[in-house]
Amino acid sequence: MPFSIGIIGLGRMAQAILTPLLERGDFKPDEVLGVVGQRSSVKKVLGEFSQDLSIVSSDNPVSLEVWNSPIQLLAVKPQQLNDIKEQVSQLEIVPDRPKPVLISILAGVNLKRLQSIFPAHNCVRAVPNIPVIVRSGLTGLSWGAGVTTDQRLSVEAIFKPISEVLELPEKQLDAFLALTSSGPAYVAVIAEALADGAVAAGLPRSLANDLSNMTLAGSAKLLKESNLHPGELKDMVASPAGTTITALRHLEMAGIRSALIEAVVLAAERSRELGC
Ligand SMILES: NC(=O)C1=CN([C@@H]2O[C@H](COP(=O)(O)OP(=O)(O)OC[C@H]3O[C@@H](n4cnc5c(N)ncnc54)[C@H](OP(=O)(O)O)[C@@H]3O)[C@@H](O)[C@H]2O)C=CC1
Ligand SMILES: O=C(O)[C@@H]1CCC=N1
Repeated sequence: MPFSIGIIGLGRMAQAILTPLLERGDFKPDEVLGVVGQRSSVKKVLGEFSQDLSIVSSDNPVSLEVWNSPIQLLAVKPQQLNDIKEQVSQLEIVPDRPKPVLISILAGVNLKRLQSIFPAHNCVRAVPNIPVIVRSGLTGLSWGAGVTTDQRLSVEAIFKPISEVLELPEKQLDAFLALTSSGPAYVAVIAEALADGAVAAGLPRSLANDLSNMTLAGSAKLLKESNLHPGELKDMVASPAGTTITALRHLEMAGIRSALIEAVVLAAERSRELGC
């Protein structure tokens, strides 16, 4: 029996997707085959899971089994795609075999390139983000040609329990990734810096960290649930000659808006570059 899902590249992001699915029982441990690049990673990755999974390195002949799974999750770095291409080009194409679905989460790599490397697969691009770990992620999906209705349902069944799923035109995926997939890192930098400020102003470290996280979470919840424009929320907090407007003057002088705008634009450009 083939494994129900084969994961090519069981690194940080694939683990973040798989762990909650195993916890929920969406896949049983014996239905999953994960492949990593190095032999030394096998034990380390196994240690990340409480269940006993089949995990092998790419030089183990068992790794070829991933290509027999009906669902395959491709989660190597874009720079590692050529190694996979080499491996796939040596596989025997079985005539009349239904095409498996290949879900690629690789930044930037477009469907045209995927379909040229995987002619015997139906390909989907998925752009998830790391809050899938706490089932609060976002995933953008673009379907390639030939994906069947059952395959669409299987792909959605992977991402919907752990994230909000949006179907997007493929040309929007790099910008989507630059905001939502890279975004948790921007937020983490802001969270850390705000806590540093509170420590500088006299709060103990652990309290400052907690308060920073809670301020970000509460503000995001308010923006989302109230439909307030961000500018309105800012104005609600900034009273004349008050503390907030004093702080905002400094943020504007330091160029916070253009720094964030350029960060997202550069990440989208880098995504397109990585895909080539
Ligand atoms: N991290 C994130 O927040 C997001 C990442 N992505 C995308 O997800 C992909 C993975 O990123 P991430 O999980 O962070 O990266 P990692 O480096 O953590 O994971 C890459 C995995 O691929 C394995 N690997 C390398 N070469 C091969 C090979 N030839 N065959 C099989 N497996 C191999 C690595 O094994 P080993 O370590 O042994 O080399 C590792 O397990 C990237 O393409 C990225 O663009 C998309 C959205 C968000
Ligand atoms: O930085 C990266 O390459 C990955 C892609 C999206 C988020 N992290």
